[in-house]
Amino acid sequence: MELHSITLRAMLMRMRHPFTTSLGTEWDKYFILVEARDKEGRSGWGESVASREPYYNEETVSTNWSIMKEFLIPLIWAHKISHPQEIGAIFRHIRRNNMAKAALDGALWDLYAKRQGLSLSRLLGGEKKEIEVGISIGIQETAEKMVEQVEKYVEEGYRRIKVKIQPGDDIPVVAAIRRRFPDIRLMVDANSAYTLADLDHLAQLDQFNLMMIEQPLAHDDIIDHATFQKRVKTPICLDESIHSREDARKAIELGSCKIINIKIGRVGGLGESKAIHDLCQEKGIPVWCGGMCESGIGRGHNVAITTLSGFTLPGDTAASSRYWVQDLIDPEVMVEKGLITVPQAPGIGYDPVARRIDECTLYSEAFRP
Ligand SMILES: O=C(O)CCC(=O)c1ccccc1C(=O)O
Ligand SMILES: [Mg+2]
Repeated sequence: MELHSITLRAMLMRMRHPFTTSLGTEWDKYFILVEARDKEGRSGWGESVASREPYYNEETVSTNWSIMKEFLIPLIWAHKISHPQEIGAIFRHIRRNNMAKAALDGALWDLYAKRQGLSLSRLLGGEKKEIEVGISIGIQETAEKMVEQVEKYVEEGYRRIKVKIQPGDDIPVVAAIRRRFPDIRLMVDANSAYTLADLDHLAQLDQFNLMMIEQPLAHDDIIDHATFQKRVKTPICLDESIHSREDARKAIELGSCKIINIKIGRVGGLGESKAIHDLCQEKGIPVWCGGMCESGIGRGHNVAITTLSGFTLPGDTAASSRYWVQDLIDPEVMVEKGLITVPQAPGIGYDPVARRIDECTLYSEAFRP
């Protein structure tokens, strides 16, 4: 692939509703969009899921910008890339900074798929023509308000409901949802808000027949999660703790989780996502695709990876309209009866809308080989 340029854009998009987790509240989305252009004028697109603040993990919009500019983009210029599967190895000696790596990796996979005339899903080896999706609901002021939110999304057809919890907003909220909806597929995500001292308290979640408890303990832990998994029947799902196939292997070996949430950004790109998927399939560990409230570009990548056969549980890739008054893509990501029809057009299959991208661009910088 001979590249003409890589352009980084810092983007600001107003969210339709603020999103609250144990990490804080997001009112708008500040992120980096990557455009990789080839000599024939085709463009591939990627999105960094790093946030303004280093709360979910250590990366931010500004650290991503500088790592891409100073290290990762020069590495791309220094190598002849014939297939995007090679990018993992090219970036490997740069420690972590996985969201920065994944944003560039994603743009190059999209570009390569377009050059081959293949959908990204097919290029990755995905088989599903439609994918089942769930929704992630932020912490609400009261349990009643949470039940109203759940009601709305159950009516819209989402295939499973995930609710964010934190100390003080947990057992009674889940109990209220279960009273109203005894049978829906329900799960919780704590974003690391608890410690070993809370295990008795958290074990009460076992009575609600939850699909899983996502990342209850420290963001960098796999030991205490194993202790907790021995105490509860409910499967534990790891999100923050898993950055690579190696992390997944160790967590599975220790019994730290029975399910893994794969986020392309958190693990450094599509190659590593596929490697974790393959390992989990071999070990009988179900996986699903997590979300970071992405714009349509990142959302398109999430749809594509979810078509792999090991993604057996509904992910967090909800409709564009759940987040945005207007997304950056055409068509937008649509969910009907909890299903997304996988686009068959080359690449991610959702076209970026130039006017909309320009409206949301704060600043940009272009790089040439
Ligand atoms: O709707 C989405 O994209 C998922 C939202 C979500 O749960 C989330 C959003 C931001 C940071 C972390 C998480 C998470 O999965 O832990
Ligand atoms: Mg999570």
